[in-house]
Order: sequence, then C-alpha cells, then structure tokens
Amino acid sequence: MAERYYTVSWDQLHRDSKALAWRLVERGPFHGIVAITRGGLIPAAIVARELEARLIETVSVVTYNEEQRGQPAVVKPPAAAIAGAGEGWLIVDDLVDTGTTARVVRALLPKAHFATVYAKPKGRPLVDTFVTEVSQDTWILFPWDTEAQFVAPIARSGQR
Ligand SMILES: O=P(O)(O)OC[C@H]1O[C@H](OP(=O)(O)OP(=O)(O)O)[C@H](O)[C@@H]1O
Ligand SMILES: O=c1[nH]c(=O)c2nc[nH]c2[nH]1
Ligand SMILES: [Mg+2]
Repeated sequence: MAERYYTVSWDQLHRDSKALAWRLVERGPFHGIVAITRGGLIPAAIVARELEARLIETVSVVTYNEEQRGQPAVVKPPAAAIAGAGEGWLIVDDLVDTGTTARVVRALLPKAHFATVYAKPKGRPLVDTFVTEVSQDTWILFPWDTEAQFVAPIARSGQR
C-alpha cells in the first residue's frame, strides 16, 4: 500500500490537463494523439480539445491490478498508420509511476513526444512534458476511481 494519497478531483484534473496543453502547444503541431488507455483517455480528450487535434489513436498496456504491479502486456499496439516510429505524434497518459508503461510505449513509438499530467521520480526521466510531480510513495487517486462518502467527525476519531 502507498504511504500517502493525493486526491485529484474532476476540476483539478481538468485544470492540470489544460496546464499540460499549455506546455504542449509550444511543442507542436502534432499529427495526432496516442492515448494510453485507460488512464490517458480523459487527459488526452482535454489536451485534444485545447490543441485542436482530431486524430486520436490508442495503445493499451496492462500493468496494474488495483495497486499491485505485474508484467506489462500490450493489449492493443499502436495503429499501423502511425509511421516513422511515432515522429510528430503526441503520447498522453495520466501519470508515470515506475516508468514501466512508458518504457513499453516508448519502445513502440520511440520518436513520439511523451506527456503525462502527473509524474513520480522513478518515471520522470521517461517523460518529455508533465505538470505535477508527487513523491514515489504517493498513490494518486483519480476521480474515476473514487466517490464521495461520509467521514466521521474529528471529535469521534480518537485522534485529537
Ligand atoms: O509508470 P507505471 O508504473 O507503469 O505506472 C503508470 C501507469 O499505471 C496506470 O495504468 P494501469 O496499468 O493501472 O492501467 P489503466 O490506465 O487502465 O488504469 C497509469 O494510468 C499509467 O498508465
Ligand atoms: O490510480 C493510480 N494511481 C497511481 O498513483 C498509480 N501508479 C501506477 N498506477 C497508478 N494508478
Ligand atoms: Mg494507465
């Protein structure tokens, strides 16, 4: 289990993904975007809207089952139409953690520009552009993985 959690709301994700788009607009134009499913899909949609990108491809790499990491498996490789080792393409994922997923996708599209919204120190060297760094022992909680629930008053928690 992670030592701490960094909770991201829909609003914050939208704001951070737009901040990523601001950084990327200087690096384009791009032929299109390759979203790493599933986590990269929503940041990719927000970035695509800001960069006016209409061509969106996907790559699917499965590595985690909840917080347990396994061997990465490429469930869906990049479309054959992405030529030139991905040169001029933008890859978008929600985050880079150990860098396992990024390493696999970079091997498939070595010339593409790799962008994530969040980065942890181990994966950071694999990313060309990102917005916010969190510590390695932090688990980022995305809005699609969470829901609001009742929390007991502080006075009842026994931690005063
Ligand atoms: O740098 P890493 O250690 O590889 O971790 C980062 C990857 O892990 C998560 O995806 P996950 O494999 O959980 O799949 P999902 O996007 O479908 O949730 C996240 O969306 C990144 O793609
Ligand atoms: O929701 C997630 N939060 C994380 O911090 C993380 N790291 C790898 N995969 C992850 N998924
Ligand atoms: Mg993912």
